[in-house]
This record gives sequence, structure tokens and C-alpha cells, in this order.
Amino acid sequence: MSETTTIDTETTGESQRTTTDKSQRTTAGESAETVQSEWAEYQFEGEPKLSVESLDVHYGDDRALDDVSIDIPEESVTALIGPSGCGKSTFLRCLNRMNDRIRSATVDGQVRYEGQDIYRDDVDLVELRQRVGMVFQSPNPFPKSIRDNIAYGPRKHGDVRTGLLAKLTGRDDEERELEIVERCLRKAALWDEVEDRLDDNALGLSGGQQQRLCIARCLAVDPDVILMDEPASALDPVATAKIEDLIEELAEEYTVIVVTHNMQQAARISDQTAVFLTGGQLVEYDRTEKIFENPESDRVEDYVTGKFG
Ligand SMILES: Nc1ncnc2c1ncn2[C@@H]1O[C@H](COP(=O)(O)OP(=O)(O)OP(=O)(O)O)[C@@H](O)[C@H]1O
Repeated sequence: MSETTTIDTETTGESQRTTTDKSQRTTAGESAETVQSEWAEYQFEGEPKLSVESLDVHYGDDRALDDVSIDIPEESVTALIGPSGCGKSTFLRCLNRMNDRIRSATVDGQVRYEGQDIYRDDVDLVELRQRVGMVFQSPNPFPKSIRDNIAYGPRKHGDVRTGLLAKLTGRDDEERELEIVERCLRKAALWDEVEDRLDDNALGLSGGQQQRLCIARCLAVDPDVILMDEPASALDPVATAKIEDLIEELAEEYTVIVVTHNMQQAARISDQTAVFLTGGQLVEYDRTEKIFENPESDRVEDYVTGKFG
């Protein structure tokens, strides 16, 4: 697919955030500049895993993200919340350049992964999406066996070789492949449910099992960051609870960023929360507890208490 994304590749070094007076509570009428400065003080230990600076996204002439800057810490869960159409999914897709696939999308600004600008012309998109994996709203397993779903990525990337040719050339990695399949299914809390039917078609699994399989498939290519776009919105409460537990476990090893419409879910599972509001603005970003218990912005308070959105 052709890529028409416009990228600003200017390198400006580490982001400089100005500290502002947090006593300035905002109202709906205040300018974006004032509103966006609210969360400038959110600080965490260590270097950011992802650092986004002045990110603007347009679809044709329509703006979807407006000057978004945010640093995301490693090995934690970051929730992205906000009303429908405020740009959460667009933002998520910028983090592994999935928006490159959308012809009308124009991306300006900077996204750094471990300090490296991911929008440089020479970035290998396959490698980027391997490191920054994605799990979608609706479970989308391949119409293949459970084993093949997990082994797909490692086979494609040449990490394992199986099959007749591999057997004939003595490079058969069947054992290693099974080890990867088991490890990833265990990490996705699915192994116990499927260990005796690895060769069954994945489409025979329940919705919740399919979603955990998709997470296991994502883990199989050894990601560092996992982007999740409403991963539980199509699931029943029991399956949702399993995904939530899994997300919290994954955050011990991975950097997880989750878009969710469910504010209780954001409050339950995330360490920090970013609130986007209409117009594609990131209005507030802070510890999840702070966002839900004592947000700086009146608009955020109205949103998290359900007064609008
Ligand atoms: N592929 C696209 N082409 C054109 N416009 C798009 C495209 N994807 C999103 N948009 C527009 O960009 C804006 C932000 O959409 P986005 O899906 O990122 O928001 P969202 O907050 O994730 O919404 P939701 O919560 O409903 O999924 C919306 O106005 C949407 O219509």
C-alpha cells in the first residue's frame, strides 16, 4: 500500500517540559495551550520508553490529534481514555506507525522509542511493529491451528524453521517452536485451557480465549511495548476480568498502553492515565489515582464522573 504520510524528522533532542502552576484550574473555555500545560508535572523514574512531542495528525483536512506531547514509562500500564472520536486510536496507531497505512493520514511531530525517532525514513517497519506490537478490539486469530497462530511470527521472522525442507536440511526447530508456543500461551494465561488441543482451529475458541491467543501471538515475536485498542470491549465480564488480570501481569515485563472506554477498567488496571477530549487534545496526564480522584481540569473531572462523554 502506498504511504503518503508526511513526517517531520527534525531532531530536537530530549523533550523539555515547562513546569506550570497547578493551581490554575481550567474550564471548558480556556485555550488549548493552558489546558495542555496541566499535566506537564507528571514525572516518573527512569527514561521514557516512548516519548511523543508535538504530535499532530490530520485525515485529509480534518485534525484528529492536536499538538500531543507525552512521555510513557516502561513496564507499566498507561490507559488512554476520552469520548468517542477524540483521537485515542489514532494516537495509539502513531506509536508503531500503523497510520502509515491510511492514505489520508498526515503525521507531524516526533515519536521516539527508546530515544530513537521512529518516523525516520530508514526505520524498518517490520522490526518496529515487532518491538511495538498491537492487539485489536475484536479478536482476530488466523483461521489456523492454535499452534500455527503462535508460531506464525517466529516462522516468518526466521526464528524457527519447521516442515519438510527444514527436516531434510537438518534444521528442524520443532522442539524450539513448541517451547515458544507453550511459553507464550502460558504468559497469556491460556496454556491450561488449550494444551491438549494445540492443533485445533483457533476459531473454535471462545471470544475471550481468542483474545488471549492474539495476545500470545503478539508475545511470540518478542515485543517490548504492547498497544491494545479496547481489548476487552467485545468480551463478557468473566473474559474481561481475565484480560484485565493478564494486562497487569504483562506490565511486569512489558510496556502496555491500553485504549479503553471503560473508566472503571482504566482505574483498575493502569498506573497512569491520559485523558483526551474532543478536538484531539491531550488534556491531562497523571497517575491514575490522581486523574480519578483529584484531576486538575474541570473538563476531566466532568468526564471521569460521567457528566459528559
Ligand atoms: N481512517 C480514517 N480516515 C478518516 N478519518 C478517520 C480515520 N480514522 C479516524 N478518523 C477520524 O479521526 C478522529 C479520531 O478518531 P479515532 O478513531 O482516533 O478516535 P477514538 O477516540 O479512538 O474514537 P472511538 O473511541 O470511537 O474509537 C475522528 O473524527 C474519526 O472520524
